[in-house]
Amino acid sequence: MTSATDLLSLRPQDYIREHIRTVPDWPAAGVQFRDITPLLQNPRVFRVLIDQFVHRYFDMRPDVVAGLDARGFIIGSVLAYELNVGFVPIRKKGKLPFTTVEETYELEYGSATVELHTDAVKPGDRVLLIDDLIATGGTMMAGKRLLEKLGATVIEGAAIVDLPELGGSAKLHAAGLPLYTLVDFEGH
Ligand SMILES: O=P(O)(O)OC[C@H]1O[C@H](OP(=O)(O)OP(=O)(O)O)[C@H](O)[C@@H]1O
Ligand SMILES: Nc1ncnc2[nH]cnc12
Repeated sequence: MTSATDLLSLRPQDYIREHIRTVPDWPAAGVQFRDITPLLQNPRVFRVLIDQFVHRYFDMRPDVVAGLDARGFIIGSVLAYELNVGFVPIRKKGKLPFTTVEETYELEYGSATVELHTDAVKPGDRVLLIDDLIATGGTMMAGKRLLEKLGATVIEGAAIVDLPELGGSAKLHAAGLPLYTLVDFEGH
């Protein structure tokens, strides 16, 4: 781990990467789980992380930040607060109380359905869509589709981690979604 003085000589992305823990074979054999909890636990690196996104999005001025369940809520809500815009949650099925639109998609392990309240965004809203990690890209693609169903435009997808070998970021690019990610990891 890096001391406060070493931080001065590290790129923010490298400092962030140092605080992501890899847990092998979780939740299934062959998966290298990239755990962001050490990053959130350390107030200095958490601030460096949020500042990366604030610097990126301050001038792009999204109307809304949409966060993907569940780890996208942690960074997305702090970022929305810093940008002085609203936050909307895209939740796993069965959690949202009002009327919703929904999308079903495949995960790296399993499948899932996500929902969004029908009044979460307005037609024409410019939305920043955020999560902690892009693997197969299924979750972020489902989020993009939900927002577009309600007439919003996703100006960019953002995440801390990209796993490029799983093909998600390439798929999202091919679908016309610009992406901003901070750290790549090899493999699953
Ligand atoms: O690019 P994909 O293949 O769709 O995978 C990425 C998604 O998987 C993880 O969430 P998970 O579904 O494990 O839920 P959690 O945040 O509730 O742990 C991660 O936080 C992303 O949301
Ligand atoms: N390898 C991985 N680490 C953390 N979250 C994930 N979500 C999907 N794949 C993941």
